[in-house]
Amino acid sequence: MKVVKFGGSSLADATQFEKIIHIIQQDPERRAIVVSAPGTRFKGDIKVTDLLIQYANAVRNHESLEDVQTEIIDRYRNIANHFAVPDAVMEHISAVITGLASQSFADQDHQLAAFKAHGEYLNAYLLSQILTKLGLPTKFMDPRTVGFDVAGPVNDAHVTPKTYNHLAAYQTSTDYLVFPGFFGINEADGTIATFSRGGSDITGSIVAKGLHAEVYENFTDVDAIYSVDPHIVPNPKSISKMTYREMRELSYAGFSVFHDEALLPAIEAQVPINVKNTNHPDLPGTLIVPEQGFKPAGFITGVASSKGFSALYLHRYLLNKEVGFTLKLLQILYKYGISYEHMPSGIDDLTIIFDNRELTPETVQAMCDDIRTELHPDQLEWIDHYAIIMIVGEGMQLSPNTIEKIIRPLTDHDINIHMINEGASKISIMLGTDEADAEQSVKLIYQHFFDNNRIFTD
Ligand SMILES: Nc1ncnc2c1ncn2[C@@H]1O[C@H](COP(=O)(O)OP(=O)(O)O)[C@@H](O)[C@H]1O
Ligand SMILES: N[C@@H](CC(=O)OP(=O)(O)O)C(=O)O
Repeated sequence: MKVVKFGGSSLADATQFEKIIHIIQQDPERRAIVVSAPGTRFKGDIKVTDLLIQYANAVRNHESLEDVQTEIIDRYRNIANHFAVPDAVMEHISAVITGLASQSFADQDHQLAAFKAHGEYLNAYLLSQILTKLGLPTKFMDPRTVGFDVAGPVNDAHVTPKTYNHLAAYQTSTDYLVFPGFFGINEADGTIATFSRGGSDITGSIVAKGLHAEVYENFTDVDAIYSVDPHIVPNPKSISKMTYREMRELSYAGFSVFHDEALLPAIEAQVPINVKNTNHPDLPGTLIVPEQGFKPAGFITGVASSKGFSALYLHRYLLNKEVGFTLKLLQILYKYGISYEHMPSGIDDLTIIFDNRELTPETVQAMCDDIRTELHPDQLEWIDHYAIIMIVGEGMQLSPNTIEKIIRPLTDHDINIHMINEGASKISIMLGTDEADAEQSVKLIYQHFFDNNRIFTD
């Protein structure tokens, strides 16, 4: 069995639905289908998930709801009309969307999760009705009935082991199984939760593991995963094959084409992932595979950048000799409920990199005050607008002078590098730069390694 996941861009309107139905029918192994909510149809269009967030806010603020409800319902209606599904289908979708406004929720987070999750829920329902109308035996895999159990924060949930047992029951099903992506049921109280944004990729991977799929095909709107984000460098080189851990590092650092948390279930079950284009399904796309036996095609596979970080730089002589320094530091972070992303250290220096979403101005101030009074650093510097540049490649393990090759294009252009983190991972090097230099750094590294086919540059 193959699991196929279609992203929002592949389900944006009836024309895209036609394409994905053709893709499903092209290969009898494509039995498990995971769908996102309808995505953008053109530049400036709004994803249904974002409309649902607007809708949730409007309900909370006691604003007028009619326009946003109509806009959401019409996205489904346009698709439903094209396939002439029975009227009852659209009546159900309209009732569910309007009914959300009168439901009560434990708090704002639960309300948001429930509203968002319905984008995927109703799209999966609609697709299963369309496939049924086309004469294909189809099951709508309602997460409540399936037991798609999750735990953790309701807008950033994680799957629980039970879900895999529940999914295993469908392994031999001969029906088309249509799952809503993104959507989970809180194991503790049965309320609705979602994965983090872009999380239908995670659902696809969980379903692939649970059903022991031979491959997880992830259909999107690009021909392949490229060596660099195409928004930064136009027409970049495609990656035909890469390893799970290369993808994990690159998606963490900005390759939004595949969610970084979606790697784990596929890795656990060793299911290969094939990222393909819904608009060109016959192209091979990118295959993401285990490390064993993998032969790198070059020195680096990709370069990514991610903004939205801050860094705390601490200097104190003999820091490396002081027992408990890092422990005390982490206790201060713990006190304010702050997690950190990275913590490279030297003999007298330490940098902690934070995701800005973890911080408020008040917690930063309080945390820095505590560090000053409890740890007495010689120097404490807070750096805003920090970016991470990640250079990734299995081939880097085989090559000497790795750092020098990567740094040279940046130093040649006077780019200020705040931090270099090499060695924690064998296959990646992380640089810290100002946000303002991030894209230029990515372009320079890409040009150095990929332009003129200097993939094994020296
Ligand atoms: N390295 C990369 N290779 C390919 N696409 C990338 C890369 N980095 C970012 N992207 C972006 O990811 C997009 C696909 O992801 P997404 O918008 O989430 O699609 P979907 O709607 O299928 O879920 C592409 O259109 C592209 O703009
Ligand atoms: N619709 C959700 C989940 C998702 O994965 O969407 P997409 O496949 O369009 O990235 C979101 O926008 O976050």
